[in-house]
Amino acid sequence: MTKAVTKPVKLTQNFTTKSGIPITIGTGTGTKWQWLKKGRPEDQKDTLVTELVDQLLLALQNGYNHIDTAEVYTTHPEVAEAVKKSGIPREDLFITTKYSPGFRTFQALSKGPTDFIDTALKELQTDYVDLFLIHSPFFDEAVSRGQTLESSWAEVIEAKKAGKVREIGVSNYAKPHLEKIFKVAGSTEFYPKVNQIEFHPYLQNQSKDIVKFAQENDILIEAYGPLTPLFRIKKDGKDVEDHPLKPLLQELSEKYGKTDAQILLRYTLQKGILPITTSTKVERIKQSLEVYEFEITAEDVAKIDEVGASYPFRQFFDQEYKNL
Ligand SMILES: NC(=O)C1=CN([C@@H]2O[C@H](COP(=O)(O)OP(=O)(O)OC[C@H]3O[C@@H](n4cnc5c(N)ncnc54)[C@H](OP(=O)(O)O)[C@@H]3O)[C@@H](O)[C@H]2O)C=CC1
Ligand SMILES: O=C1Nc2ccccc2C1=O
Repeated sequence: MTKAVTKPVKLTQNFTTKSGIPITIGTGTGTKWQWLKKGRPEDQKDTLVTELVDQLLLALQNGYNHIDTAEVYTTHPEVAEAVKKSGIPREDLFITTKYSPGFRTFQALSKGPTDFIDTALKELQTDYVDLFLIHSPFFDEAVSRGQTLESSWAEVIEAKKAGKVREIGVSNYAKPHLEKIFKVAGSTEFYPKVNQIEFHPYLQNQSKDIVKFAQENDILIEAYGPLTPLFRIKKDGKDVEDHPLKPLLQELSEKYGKTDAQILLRYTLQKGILPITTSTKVERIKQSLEVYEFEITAEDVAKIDEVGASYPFRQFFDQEYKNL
């Protein structure tokens, strides 16, 4: 028998909706949705992607209260529609969006966080977001429209002071990036409260020592791609079927009577990290919230750590992280 756990693990309890409800793991609107939206014909660009609205509604109706979106996903209208359709009061939900400083050859869409947040609030049909992130630290003269790591953080702080955002944070930041923005912040009041990064057993630190450093500085790590070991492992462009976590996940699934996805999400939570995940399937959505109802032993968490560390795999930002 596994022990019942009635409360979310520590760190994540510090984050609540405006009305004071602890936030659940997040449901994402990026990855496949951003490509799907961008790939649509010109004459459909202004119509809602109903599959995404439906997926978000399913998540909200089944207990998620935390939605992750971003400027580059172009999914704000779908989020607004799902929130409206759900009938859930805005203050009982936690909505994150992210400003993009551009990426590789992709130009920043807005002039900066100040410009972006006003557009985001209109598109999301709300007067505040719960969490405002900078999507990546990879500012570049060619694409960032004059913004830098420092100038953008100063603007994020202004958005918080203006009451447009409740919490502020970053995504894909390594320790040197965080140290730079601590200087801009001056006091811990304006330090980032969240760093959203790729995290799963095969990538336990997106950049050197980032999880420990963030947690020591009271920064919540959010994990995107937490289910990567289940379906994304490739080598030389080909799917790898027999990577080392497979038998361990099967063993733990049997031991705890949970799916391998639930084991991975619970493992993430027990590392003090909040997963951002997504599924179109109602069963998986329900199962993903059951991760608050069981606990993995410390020995099994250590086993996942050890086996995961034997097979490094990075899905996102591979070029950027070569030297970080
Ligand atoms: N800040 C950043 O730079 C980034 C942020 N993100 C954010 O994180 C969110 C989540 O990222 P993502 O990588 O999609 O997260 P996950 O690792 O949770 O992967 C989600 C995928 O897993 C599949 N899945 C769900 N349950 C299972 C299961 N039991 N077995 C097998 N497959 C399963 C889903 O497919 P199905 O629908 O069929 O269930 C879905 O396509 C994004 O939407 C985005 O909001 C993502 C990447 C980068
Ligand atoms: O959701 C996302 N999918 C991505 C793929 C590449 C870089 C960033 C992202 C996201 O934020």
